[in-house]
Amino acid sequence: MKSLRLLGMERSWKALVETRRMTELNFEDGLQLLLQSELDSREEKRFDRLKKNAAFRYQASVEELNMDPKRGMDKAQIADLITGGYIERGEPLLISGATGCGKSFLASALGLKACSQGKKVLYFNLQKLLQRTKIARLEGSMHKLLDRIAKADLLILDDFGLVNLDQQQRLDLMEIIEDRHARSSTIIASQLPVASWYDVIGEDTIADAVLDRIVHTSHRIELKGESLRKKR
Ligand SMILES: Nc1ncnc2c1ncn2[C@@H]1O[C@H](COP(=O)(O)OP(=O)(O)OP(=O)(O)O)[C@@H](O)[C@H]1O
Repeated sequence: MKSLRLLGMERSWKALVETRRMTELNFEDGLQLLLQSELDSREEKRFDRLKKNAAFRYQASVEELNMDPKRGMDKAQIADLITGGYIERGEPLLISGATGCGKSFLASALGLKACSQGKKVLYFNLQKLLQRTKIARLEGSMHKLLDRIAKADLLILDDFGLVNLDQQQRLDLMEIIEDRHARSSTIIASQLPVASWYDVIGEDTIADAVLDRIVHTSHRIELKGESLRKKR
C-alpha cells in the first residue's frame, strides 16, 4: 500500500489490525472499507489543496453565515447558491453592501463550499490583482497569470470600486471578465451599489462591455445593516 501511495487505505488497514476488526470482516466488506478509506483520504487532500490554492481572506464556512433577513440575507437564495448550480452554469454573483457588513466573509464561505464540491477557486482583492497583472506584464508572465485565472471554476474579486481604474487596469479587468463570460462563474463584492459600477470603471465603452457580461445573468445580494466589526 505504501509503495502504491495508498495512504488512506494503509491508515485504515493499520486501524483494522490494531482493533482486531479485520477478523470480523469478510473479504468483500473489508475491501470495500479499505477502498472507501482511500477515496475519502484523496477527497480530503484535494479539498485541502483547493482551499490553500484559493487563498481566501477568511476561513469562513456557510454554516457560520448569519442568515438574518434584516441583513439582506435570503435563506432560499443562499441555499440555492450552496448547491453550486451557479458555478456549473457560469453565472456571476454580485455582492454589495457597506463596509463591514460581511461581503468578504460571505464570498469566502461560498468559495470554501465550492472547494468542498471539488471546484477550483481563486480569491483576489481586485486592487492587488490589478497590481499583479501590471508586474506580470513587466516580467512576461501575464499569459500564465491570465491562464490560471481563466481555469478557475470560480473567481472571487473582492473590494471592487475602492479606487478608480487606470486604462491598463480597465483593459486587464475586461480581459479577465471576457475569458469567463458564459463559461465560468465570478463573484464580485463591492461597497458600491451595482448601479454605480459603471462610473467606477470610468470609460464608457469598456464599462459597457464589462457590465454587459456580468450584470444580466447575475445573482445579486445586497447586504444591509451596521458593520459587524462594530458589533464585535
Ligand atoms: N456571517 C458572519 N458571521 C460572523 N462574523 C462575520 C460574518 N460576516 C462577517 N463577519 C465578521 O465581520 C467582519 C467584517 O466582515 P467582512 O470583512 O466580510 O466585511 P466586508 O463587507 O467585506 O467589509 P469591507 O467592505 O470593509 O471589506 C469580519 O471580522 C468578519 O469576520
